[in-house]
Amino acid sequence: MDSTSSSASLIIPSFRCFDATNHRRYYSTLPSCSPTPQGAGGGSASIHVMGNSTTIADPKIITGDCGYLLDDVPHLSDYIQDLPTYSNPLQDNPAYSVVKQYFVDVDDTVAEKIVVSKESPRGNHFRRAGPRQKVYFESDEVHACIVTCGGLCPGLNTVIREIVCGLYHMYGVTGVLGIEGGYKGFYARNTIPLTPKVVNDIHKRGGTILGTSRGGHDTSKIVDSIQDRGINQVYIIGGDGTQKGASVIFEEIRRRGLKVAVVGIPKTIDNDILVIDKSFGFDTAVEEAQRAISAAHVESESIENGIGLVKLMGRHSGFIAMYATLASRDVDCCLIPESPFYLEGPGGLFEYIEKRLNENGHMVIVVAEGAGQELLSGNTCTMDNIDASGNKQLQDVGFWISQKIKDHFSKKQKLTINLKYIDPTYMICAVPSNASDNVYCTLLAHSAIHGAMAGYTGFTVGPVNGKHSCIPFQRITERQNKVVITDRMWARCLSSTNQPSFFSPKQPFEKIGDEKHGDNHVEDLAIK
Ligand SMILES: Nc1ncnc2c1ncn2[C@@H]1O[C@H](COP(=O)(O)OP(=O)(O)OP(=O)(O)O)[C@@H](O)[C@H]1O
Ligand SMILES: O=P(O)(O)OC[C@H]1O[C@](O)(CO)[C@@H](O)[C@@H]1O
Ligand SMILES: [Mg+2]
Repeated sequence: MDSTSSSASLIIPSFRCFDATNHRRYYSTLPSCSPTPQGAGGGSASIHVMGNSTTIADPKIITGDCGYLLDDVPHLSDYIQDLPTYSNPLQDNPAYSVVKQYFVDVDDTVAEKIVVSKESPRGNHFRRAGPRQKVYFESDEVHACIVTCGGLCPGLNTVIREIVCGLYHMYGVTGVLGIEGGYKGFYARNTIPLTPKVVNDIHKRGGTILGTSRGGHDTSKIVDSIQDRGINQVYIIGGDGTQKGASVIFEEIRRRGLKVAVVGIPKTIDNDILVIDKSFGFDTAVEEAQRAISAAHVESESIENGIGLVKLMGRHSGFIAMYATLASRDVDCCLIPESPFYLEGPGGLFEYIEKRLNENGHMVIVVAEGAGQELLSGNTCTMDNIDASGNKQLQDVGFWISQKIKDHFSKKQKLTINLKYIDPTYMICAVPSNASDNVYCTLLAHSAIHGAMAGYTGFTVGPVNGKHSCIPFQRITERQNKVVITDRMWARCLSSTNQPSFFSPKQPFEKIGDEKHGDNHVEDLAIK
């Protein structure tokens, strides 16, 4: 055992303050308000027992010079006293012995915004992911589990594989359990022992070998199961809903004072998770979408007045549709949830279709599943259903728009159109990840493992400006990431398709940006 004390992970001695403007607690290097004894950052680690209901931990914000802020992640030593530390076994690992400076300095942080000017404050930072010299778990003490929740996404199996293999090869950990069937699997299903042998080939398959589900998040039952099984590292792979679920599991574990690290690995084919550069499987999804778009293009150009219509994923965020459109260059119109459109009249979709068919003889339309839902909900057949997780179930915009286009042009006898509708949604979710996503999944898994071994908890891993970081759950779950339609990427997309902006005279341009992005509007206008 190493003699390092539990407070060694603290980078700056800090004092707890309350910022009434931002309604956030933060830790200051300057004793500008009376220091209050506390665990998270002050080093006076004690178990926080917050009554019977789980309360949300205050964000750990550490301030520094020139407007520097660290949006720090919780640590087991924040609420458990006198935790022993150990030397990282990686230092004796021959594979890593060639690396000059393998361990990440505890002071290393990653800037959230890297485009700055002379006068800019240093701004917000996240703790850099990576192996630490000191770890808070001995190899044979670790009893980890992995769970996958929400919809499918390419790369799930790769992340599972790399957590199992990474724990084994880097830290000598052999106790890893797979939880079957998502969150409810913690209390309603069996577990699967996971070894490097069991997971060896799984990255070549789509889906998740553990199975997944929506709904069934019963925090007490899940934490009871974690406690009963003696699990002390929980790796949770899933989207925005899953990360919210992970956050409440962490809060309950903290409330019970358990030495259990809870780590999220962000999974979302829609790329709707905040802060991180992009989610795993996204590149694979965009690549797979090209096949559907190419098919739509071939179909449409092979017939007079052919229209190829492709529906892609994206409930609330149109990233796949936008990137697939930009990558393809065969698309004449891209419709996403963030950018309202209308069908009839001057500047509407029907007018544009007629123009394109007259000019080109064919066209391709890509529509994200969440696009135009406000138009569909004006329909008499509105369904206000939700799935088991509480996500609103959307109507099929692809089918609806196909019908509308067909009806419109059948009334206009001078133009006979031929429309082919392709919906590759589940094919894209179910394919195995491509090479670059596989490497990305490996890094995510390693970042998660290093963070948990170092005693960090309550965080999600992911690249921020290319550097893997540990991001507190609160930042990830604040809201969903969306395409900013006042941003340059959407402008690039519009300029590649030449489609109209569909801004109606009643809805001025600035208004749309404001409505969609609220407080972040000004910030999001920054060049990306
Ligand atoms: N606010 C929440 N609190 C606790 N658990 C939640 C919350 N939101 C969702 N969950 C749980 O997280 C799991 C996955 O949620 P959901 O079905 O929304 O998928 P997701 O993780 O957002 O993935 P995706 O939408 O990308 O498929 C479900 O088991 C659900 O019960
Ligand atoms: O498999 P389900 O429950 O139909 O969910 C599919 C949905 O999940 C997502 O893949 C992620 O939110 C959406 O793009 C898609 O609509
Ligand atoms: Mg989701």
